[in-house]
Amino acid sequence: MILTIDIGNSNIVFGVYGEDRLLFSSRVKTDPLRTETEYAVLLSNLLAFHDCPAKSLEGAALSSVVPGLTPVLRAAVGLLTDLPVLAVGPGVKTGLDIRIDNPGELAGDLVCTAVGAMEHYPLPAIIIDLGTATKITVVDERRRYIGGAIAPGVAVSLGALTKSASLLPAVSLDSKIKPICGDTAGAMLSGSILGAASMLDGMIDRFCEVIGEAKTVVACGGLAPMVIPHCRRRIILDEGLLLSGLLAVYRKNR
Ligand SMILES: Nc1ncnc2c1ncn2[C@@H]1O[C@H](COP(=O)(O)OP(=O)(O)O)[C@@H](O)[C@H]1O
Ligand SMILES: CC(C)(COP(=O)(O)O)[C@@H](O)C(=O)NCCC(=O)O
Ligand SMILES: [K+]
Repeated sequence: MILTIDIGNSNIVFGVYGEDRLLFSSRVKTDPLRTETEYAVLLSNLLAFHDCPAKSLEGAALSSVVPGLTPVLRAAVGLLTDLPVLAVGPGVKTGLDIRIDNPGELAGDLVCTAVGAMEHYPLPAIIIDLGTATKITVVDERRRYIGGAIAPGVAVSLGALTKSASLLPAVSLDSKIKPICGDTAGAMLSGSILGAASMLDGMIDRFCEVIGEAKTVVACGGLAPMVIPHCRRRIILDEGLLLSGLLAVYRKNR
């Protein structure tokens, strides 16, 4: 079994694969102040909860966009097993031809979702990751990662709106949404969720004007199930995309 860890700005996702099958995945809040011991206890509990003893793990890989937590999670895994942990970064084989101004700047999450799309879907692919930030990226038909767009995430922008406007309440994201709303909270949800869905439809059109018709448009990230169903474009929802890409990177470097 292979342990995969995706350290995002809001959440850390732990996943365990047996062969190609994701046996389980669990999302926990990212807390930069937690120690390696705390993360080790948390991980150990998750493994026990899913009947997966640490000694049955044969490998581990992580992707991180929070550099301060990378050594902490690596050390946490080290407290449970003596397996080395592969961290996605410069020097790691991905199979992607990274064609951007400064390839070293490309974060692990963007590498992993691109590899996941390249391994599992026809190219060219447009990849959407709705997390803390909304990322829209492209892998072309020659397996080249050619860049993309980064926008404020849906929850981040809703939070910023609440903070910046005295009369606007905090609203929680939920799925009952219509475009024209007579109440403030509903109107904010319409603007945030239908606004994000429309933005994605529009960005996909613009991306396709550059790359030609995409053979795949695939979405992942904690907020994808809330937004993607409202898009008019056909978009595949693949919540395991990042971890499946991370697993593929792990295998290429074994
Ligand atoms: N049910 C929910 N209600 C509100 N916000 C949510 C919900 N689920 C996830 N989020 C938000 O989704 C974002 C996290 O998505 P995720 O893909 O886990 O992010 P990251 O990979 O950046 O850590 C955060 O902005 C978080 O507040
Ligand atoms: C854009 C991001 C902040 C997104 O983070 P996330 O939403 O996954 O928490 C992250 O991928 C990042 O810090 N990227 C570095 C810049 C880049 O890759 O171009
Ligand atoms: K992520």
